[in-house]
Amino acid sequence: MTHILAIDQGTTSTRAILFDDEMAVAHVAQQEFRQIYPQSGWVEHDVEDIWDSVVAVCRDVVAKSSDIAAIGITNQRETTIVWDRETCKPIHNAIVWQDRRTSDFCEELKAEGFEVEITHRTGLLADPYFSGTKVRYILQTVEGAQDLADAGKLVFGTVDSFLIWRLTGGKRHVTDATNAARTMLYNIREGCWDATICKRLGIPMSMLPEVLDCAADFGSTDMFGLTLPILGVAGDQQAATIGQACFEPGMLKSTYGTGCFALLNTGGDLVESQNRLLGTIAYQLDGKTTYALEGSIFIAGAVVQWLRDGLGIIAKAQDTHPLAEKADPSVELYLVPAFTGLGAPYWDAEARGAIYGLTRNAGPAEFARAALESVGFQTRDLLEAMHADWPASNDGGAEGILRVDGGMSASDWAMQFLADIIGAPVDRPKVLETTALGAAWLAGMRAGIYPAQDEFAATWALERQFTPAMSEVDKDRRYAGWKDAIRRTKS
Ligand SMILES: Nc1ncnc2c1ncn2[C@@H]1O[C@H](COP(=O)(O)OP(=O)(O)O)[C@@H](O)[C@H]1O
Ligand SMILES: O=P(O)(O)OC[C@H](O)CO
Repeated sequence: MTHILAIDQGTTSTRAILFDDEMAVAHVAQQEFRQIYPQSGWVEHDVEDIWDSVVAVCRDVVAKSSDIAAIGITNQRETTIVWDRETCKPIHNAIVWQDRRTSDFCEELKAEGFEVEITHRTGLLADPYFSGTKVRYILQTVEGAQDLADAGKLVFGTVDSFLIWRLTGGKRHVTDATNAARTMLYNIREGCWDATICKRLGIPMSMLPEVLDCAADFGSTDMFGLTLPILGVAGDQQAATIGQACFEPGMLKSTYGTGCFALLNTGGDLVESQNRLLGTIAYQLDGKTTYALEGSIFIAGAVVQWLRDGLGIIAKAQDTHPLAEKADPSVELYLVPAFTGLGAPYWDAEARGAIYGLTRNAGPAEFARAALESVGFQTRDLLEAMHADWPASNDGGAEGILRVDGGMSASDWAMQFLADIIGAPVDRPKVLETTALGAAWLAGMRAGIYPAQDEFAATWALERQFTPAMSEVDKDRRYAGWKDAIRRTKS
């Protein structure tokens, strides 16, 4: 049987998944790796840890099949690696997407009015989240780096790009359009690296990879005893959008992992958000770019981890649901999980978490319920901004249905509250490995063993639909309570 190997290089773990010729999961290997927190607000990965985890999980699943047609790669986005062109050695740890160390420089960019340029060209904001200011930081901080970069001796890549460089033995320095779109250096209107932004940030354009479609020839690797072509690449949230078959304008998916990332397909139109959402590339196939509006929330499933590891009121994530069910309906707690600031649509890096409405009756059950509710409220914030930015999303192709995936979408309680508070159906698919499936489909389609886009979309299957059951009055009152909590939390 022919397989496709999907590599999903995420923020906390790396997974390799073999999909069979029916696009079903055949084998999975997963390895967590170290998170490095050098200071408050800083997050790094040792690049060799990432690499070792990729090699280990790939070896594990490749041993299960002698017939693998292609590799698809999907990855944590924005995380920044700079390495030496000759030795392929990174000159600094990877600076992770969550890292806020460049926020002062971002404030400078805003103060000089450069954010307008950034948004117009890249769809993004002047925020430390994206790769551009992280590259600049590495060049300015590592001794001699700027000179080496100016002399063409250093290269930059997001994680996909670095993995491909290593997998192909340094033969290819490439990325795909979705990963390029998250660097803050890529002009998503024109489809090229942006000379004006690179100049302002002091980043020589010789450092940047060639940008390809999501399904393309990214080179091949002999590392696992077979010659395997790499034929698909997409950033993880875009891969999930593909895996969820959100191919029509108006279709919307939201992935609930550590954070939550909602992407709304806006077709061939790049919508410049008036509500602090991001304009980005959903996918690029056959040279045609499809855009998306994205809302990024930094804390979703991580609030459940906090209940477990910080408060110790649950033993495992699944315990949240039964605990939340026991909560006293008369106690209305609002938990704003701004542990690392607030993401879209507030973008308040200085805000910190808060809880409102405590009474003597508030205990573990009420905290668990408030934690799950916070994810629904934050999603509604994103959807309100999306509707305001792109009114077509009110009556889009999917009639306002939200497709969900990611670890936290396993919580029936959280998904029902989500449907209630957004007042729209929430669809959970049978296949929850949508991120890896998206990468596998890109590679398998390019290899000619998986179906074309329409046929692939028709294979999407519903596991359960959650329909809104909360009264309008309750919904409005609860959401007003949340907005009030946000107002009080903002810095
Ligand atoms: N049944 C559940 N109820 C609530 N949260 C859950 C449940 N299962 C997993 N989670 C949360 O989902 C997250 C893991 O999802 P995953 O998609 O693996 O994330 P990531 O790719 O960001 O590591 C964790 O933060 C965990 O707390
Ligand atoms: O690795 P994840 O699933 O936490 O996703 C991270 C996102 O790509 C960050 O933008």
